[in-house]
Amino acid sequence: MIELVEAGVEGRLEPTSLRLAERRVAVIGSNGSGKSTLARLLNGLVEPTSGRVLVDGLDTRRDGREVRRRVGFVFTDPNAQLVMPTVAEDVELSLRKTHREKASRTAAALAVLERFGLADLAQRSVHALSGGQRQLLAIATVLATDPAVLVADEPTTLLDLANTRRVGEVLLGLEQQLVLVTHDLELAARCDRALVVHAGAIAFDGPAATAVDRYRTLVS
Ligand SMILES: Nc1ncnc2c1ncn2[C@@H]1O[C@H](COP(=O)(O)OP(=O)(O)OP(=O)(O)O)[C@@H](O)[C@H]1O
Repeated sequence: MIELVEAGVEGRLEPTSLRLAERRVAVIGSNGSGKSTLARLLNGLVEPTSGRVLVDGLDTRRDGREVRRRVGFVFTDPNAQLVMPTVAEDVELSLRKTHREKASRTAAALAVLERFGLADLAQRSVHALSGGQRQLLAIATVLATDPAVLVADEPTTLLDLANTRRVGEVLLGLEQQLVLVTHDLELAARCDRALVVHAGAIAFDGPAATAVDRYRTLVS
């Protein structure tokens, strides 16, 4: 359970209180409205300048390491988190703490890649992947650490239509809780709840379809 208690970031997000318990929560809103700031508060990438953010009761400011173990973060640009020469090595890097032995790490990495339809690409250079494959790999490397929550900040923004759909299906089908920042209103509408962020504050919080309508009204 993620809870914001009057949590704000000066100049970027007004003090905000909410509890996120639904499996799939969308965050929508205009450029510069504060969506990324909100997303980054959830795993301590950004610390609140007022109030608190709690993950299962852990304070993101005080217990950052434990919070990041529970809340994985996927960036818009997968290149921000893929650092190893090959696909398999990138997943193995995520598994280094949970699988100390090389053989078990390699087997676990392959299992992760199979789950995402990337097993055939295990020995490829990350640079030889398509944008969609690279984003799926970035998601796979984060999920390999088995976080309870996945926060994804515009994960389909750089993708074409087919890959947007593919990555969207993977994300919406996750068993983990998902907090999805997106400009893709179709994807947002399929979530269980959506927050509309506007000028550094939550302008609407409720059913996703209603949120999408409100956002359209706000910008028209
Ligand atoms: N590191 C930072 N330091 C200071 N101000 C920042 C920083 N990052 C963002 N901001 C400002 O905070 C406000 C909210 O930015 P944020 O990135 O959260 O918006 P966003 O809704 O995610 O936008 P976009 O859709 O363009 O990604 C903006 O005015 C932005 O300029």
